Amino acid sequence: MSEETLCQVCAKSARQKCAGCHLVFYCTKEHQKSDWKTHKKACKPYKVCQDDTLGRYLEATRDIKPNEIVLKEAPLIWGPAENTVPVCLGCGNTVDENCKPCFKCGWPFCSETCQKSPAHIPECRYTVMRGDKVAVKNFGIVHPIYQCITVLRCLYQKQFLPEVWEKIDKLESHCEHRKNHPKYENDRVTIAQFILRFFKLGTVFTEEEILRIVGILTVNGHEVPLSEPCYEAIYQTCSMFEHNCRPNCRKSFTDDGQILITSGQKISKGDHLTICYTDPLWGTSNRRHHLYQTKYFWCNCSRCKDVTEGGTNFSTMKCQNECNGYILPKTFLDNEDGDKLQDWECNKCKKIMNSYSVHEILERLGKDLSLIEKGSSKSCKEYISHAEDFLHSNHYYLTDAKINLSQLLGHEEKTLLPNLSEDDILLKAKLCRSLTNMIKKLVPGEHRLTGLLLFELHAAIAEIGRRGSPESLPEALMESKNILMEAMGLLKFEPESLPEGKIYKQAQKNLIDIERVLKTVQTTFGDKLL
Ligand SMILES: C[S@@+](CC[C@H](N)C(=O)[O-])C[C@H]1O[C@@H](n2cnc3c(N)ncnc32)[C@H](O)[C@@H]1O
Repeated sequence: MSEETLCQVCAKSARQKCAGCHLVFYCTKEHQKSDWKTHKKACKPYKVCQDDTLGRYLEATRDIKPNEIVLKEAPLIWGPAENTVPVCLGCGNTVDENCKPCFKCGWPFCSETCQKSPAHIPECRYTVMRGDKVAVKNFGIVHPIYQCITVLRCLYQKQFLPEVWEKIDKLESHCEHRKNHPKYENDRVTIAQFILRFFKLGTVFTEEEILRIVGILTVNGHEVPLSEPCYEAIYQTCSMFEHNCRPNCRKSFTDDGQILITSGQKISKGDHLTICYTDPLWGTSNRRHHLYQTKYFWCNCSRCKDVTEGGTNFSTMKCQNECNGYILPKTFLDNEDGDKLQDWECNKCKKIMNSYSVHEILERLGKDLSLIEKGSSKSCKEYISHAEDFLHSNHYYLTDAKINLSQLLGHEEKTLLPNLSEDDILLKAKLCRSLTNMIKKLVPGEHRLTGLLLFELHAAIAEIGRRGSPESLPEALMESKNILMEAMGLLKFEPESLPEGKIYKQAQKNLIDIERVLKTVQTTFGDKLL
């Protein structure tokens, strides 16, 4: 009999599997109940595995349904991002001239409550020990002194809190790889040497120890959008998730700073659990280079291997030979600058466009995109109409501009939803629908953007319904309600402090309104209209 089939409590033969992890067994319900207090901490639907390419990764130990909470975890360490304007070291938000410096060490805070934050103890203690207070004077611009804070917080664990340090120490740092990177030398001077000199810690830590921590933060750090600007944090188990450009899990954060990983689709027992380390709405070449620069590996996931990205043509351009064909390279997987040297071939006329010409067009369109007048639907429309001459309609640049336009229509000053022209309300609905369908195909687990697009779509559909004949209203309202409920399902884990969480709250109110109107319509017209 295998070990798995012995009762966790009494080691007798057992058939009852724990439904949470599928890893432990019990002989009776009573034994399962009595063990729950102990087993609860270890009961997870995954286990840590290892291989030569990925290092450690997570594998599902049972089938996981879509939208299940897979992991919720508090940070091991958090602190300001590497390049940041002066921020409050208690909450991460920007501080200015009106800040309240800590009376012990001088670091600026937004409030006295934040000054008392336990997170501040490390830099406070090291600053007091150096014998001189800090005086931050330049606000609103990137301040190099903040580069040291999160590293210093890790060093403090190493010196004083070995049980936390042990967990940090086990994380990947890619030190050997980073040594060949120009940033390593820069980090040595601006972070390691600075910490050793400024805090007079030369007899306590070495440059190598500090640079290893910089590596751990780079490889495992998450940008947490709960403050303005975002802060950075590392989470122990979450660091084991592997990357995929079409991940099966998604991450969000709770209002109190925990990371929350939920399943974005059905996951089968034995599947690897993956999240996306980069922006899934970037083109393949940009995603791969970003991952290589920041996480030190070349992604070879199924999305990166397929130039059409699941048939979405997210990186495809139009042939300029007026044949209505599309051009793509044979692969995006050539590393270093290889993908910049690839020829692109038309699927219709077979004409070749060299990579130099392709990248010239892309660079120009990328620059034009960055110059779109913020908040102007007119400027978005002009960009889209121009870029459509060169790019597939799903191309990432066009997708970016269309997302922008879909959100702007109905939200511009003087042109709120009820005042939108007939053409614009139909355009908004069309954009939201096509973008949602494309993103579901490209990154099925994506939830935040899809949720926002569906929220906008429900509003557009209800408005179109209101403008139509009374007979068509109930059908439009029903469709709007179903779309709203889908949006709510996607946004339900978003924290209230973020825009997505606020939209979720708004969606709850809108659902009540739609149901009330539907009831009225039902009473007026009778059931036959529904
Ligand atoms: C946050 S860590 C993940 C845990 C890590 N594997 C470990 O053993 O500590 C990120 C590192 O894992 C590896 N990794 C993650 N996803 C990968 C992927 N799709 N392909 C290759 N390596 C990957 C890379 O070395 C990357 O720098």
